[in-house]
Amino acid sequence: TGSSRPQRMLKAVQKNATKGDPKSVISAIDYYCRHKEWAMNVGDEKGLILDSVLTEVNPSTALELGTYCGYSTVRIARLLSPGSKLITIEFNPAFAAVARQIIAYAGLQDKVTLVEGPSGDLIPKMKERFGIKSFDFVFLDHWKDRYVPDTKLLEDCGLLRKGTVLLADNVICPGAPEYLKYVRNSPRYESQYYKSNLEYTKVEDGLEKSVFLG
Ligand SMILES: Cc1ncnc2c1ncn2[C@@H]1O[C@H](/C=C/CNC(=O)c2cc(-c3ccc(F)cc3)cc(O)c2O)C[C@H]1O
Ligand SMILES: [Mg+2]
Repeated sequence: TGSSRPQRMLKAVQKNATKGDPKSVISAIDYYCRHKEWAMNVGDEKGLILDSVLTEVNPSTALELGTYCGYSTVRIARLLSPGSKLITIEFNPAFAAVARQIIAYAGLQDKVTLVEGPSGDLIPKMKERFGIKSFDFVFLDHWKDRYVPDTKLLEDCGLLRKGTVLLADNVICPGAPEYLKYVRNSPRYESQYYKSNLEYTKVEDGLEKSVFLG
């Protein structure tokens, strides 16, 4: 059996990036996915929006739903202040294994806790397992039909506080229509759409930023 796309992405990082240099890991993945083989990373264009929202929020505790190969994990973790933590959830063991290696190659393993399992099972365990009081920032990039149930679960578990910022990828393509309805119609969120393009393409996509009002 041959290699998988995530394994080929990891090889491209090991070949073209510099160990301990997150920027070079990000560039190596973007180059590979733009010129060799498309993959569902948030990418360089939407990545700049992610970077700017992150810099604005400067979270002490951040959560990512859907690690995949760890591209956005590296993008987020590289911008965290010393002592800040990112927890990322991934239920596919093969993806998690590649992500761990990409995160380690970037030298960011001390800032990131990758937890393997379904978000629906793990979110209710965040407080007891990781001593999380609440998250300052949440990046949603997993199955699009899980965005609403997991947002409601984060609310119900008391993991959102007044001012927590949720940033959701792919609200246009593949689309998360129920999520857009939920955060845009709820009095508990102040939402804003950042128009962009689907990673490595000219197709429209965007990120939705929603501030929890408590
Ligand atoms: C519930 C749950 N718990 C833990 N991990 C979960 C989970 N649901 C998915 N995951 C993990 O996140 C990752 C899944 C992400 C889903 N993302 C996507 O399906 C996705 C798809 C596209 C896309 C766009 C146009 C096209 F023509 C084709 C594809 C683009 C993207 O940026 C995406 O994030 C991997 C999976 O194992
Ligand atoms: Mg995505």
